[in-house]
Amino acid sequence: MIQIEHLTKRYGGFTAVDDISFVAQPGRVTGFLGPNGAGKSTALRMLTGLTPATSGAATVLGRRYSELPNPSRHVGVMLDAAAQHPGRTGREVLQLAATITGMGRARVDEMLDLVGLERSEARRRVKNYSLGMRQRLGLAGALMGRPQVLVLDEPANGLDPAGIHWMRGLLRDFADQGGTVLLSSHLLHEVELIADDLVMIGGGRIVAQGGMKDLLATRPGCVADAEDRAAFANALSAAGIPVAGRADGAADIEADAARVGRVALDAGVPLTLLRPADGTRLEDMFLQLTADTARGDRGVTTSSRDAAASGATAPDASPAQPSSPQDTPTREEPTA
Ligand SMILES: Nc1ncnc2c1ncn2[C@@H]1O[C@H](COP(=O)(O)OP(=O)(O)OP(=O)(O)O)[C@@H](O)[C@H]1O
Repeated sequence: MIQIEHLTKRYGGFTAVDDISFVAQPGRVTGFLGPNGAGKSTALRMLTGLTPATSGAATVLGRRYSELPNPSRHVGVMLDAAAQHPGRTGREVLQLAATITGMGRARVDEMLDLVGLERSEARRRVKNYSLGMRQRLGLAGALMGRPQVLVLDEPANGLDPAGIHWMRGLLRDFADQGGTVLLSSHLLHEVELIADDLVMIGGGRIVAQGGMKDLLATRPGCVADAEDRAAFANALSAAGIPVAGRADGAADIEADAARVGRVALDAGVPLTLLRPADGTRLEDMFLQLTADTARGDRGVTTSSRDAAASGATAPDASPAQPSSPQDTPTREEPTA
């Protein structure tokens, strides 16, 4: 299990990660989503002890990462596949990982087979690897110590469609065997297919979190259409019912179907369509929830309230925790 509690990272006056709390449960894949610069990598780096937190705590299996004895036996980490030593061969990278984790040499070949790297490819230097090959090598290294927890930053980056499919199966199996997976990704479709739980951040703050099924459950409201769209729009507007247009010309309406039907009837506008609202697609939710989390506007959004209404938990609008003495702004750190 991974537990993040009020985790915050400030760089000088800039807050990269702002009081986030969530749990990644064993037996489940937790997707960690957010637009560029949202703070995902920073949060994962704090979790794995690479960046000190300004305040808050992150624990893996009940302990801070730095307190775990031989952490790679417990937590497989892949944060930046491109950061592997370019001059080493793939096999050397894995042999080193095997030594660090105390695994036998046979485990290297086992891992090469698991991630689909050929023996001949393992003899090449990493600088000559494609991005997808580096991802596979990184995953092999992360899995080397038979960890119970995987922390992966953009693991599907650079993988071809077959590779993405393969990785999905691998992570699903890992979770089904009781492992905890926390992965960040921009590939929303992939996350939609693989994640059981979601944590979405924007501007350093959590904008939605919860079970994938709950988050994508049918939203309240309905979809309706009329032959006389202008008359229908006027009737809804007169009733104070908010409406959004859809690509197919119908209306997304924030009111239940019975009310909308009555408004149309009273206005004498025959409807050609009236049905409950669609389930939200992850991409739609992502765009809605993160569009209005630009820095400087980090309160609860209408969209996050909608998501909350559909089962997601949105954060409260409380301001960030005040600084404590140890929260002295940190200068930029060199990247690992
Ligand atoms: N060492 C640092 N010093 C100053 N600012 C930093 C540092 N590291 C990260 N940041 C800033 O913190 C914010 C969050 O960055 P982070 O890399 O965590 O985002 P991300 O969600 O992982 O983005 P991406 O999806 O693009 O990888 C960014 O604005 C980034 O510029």
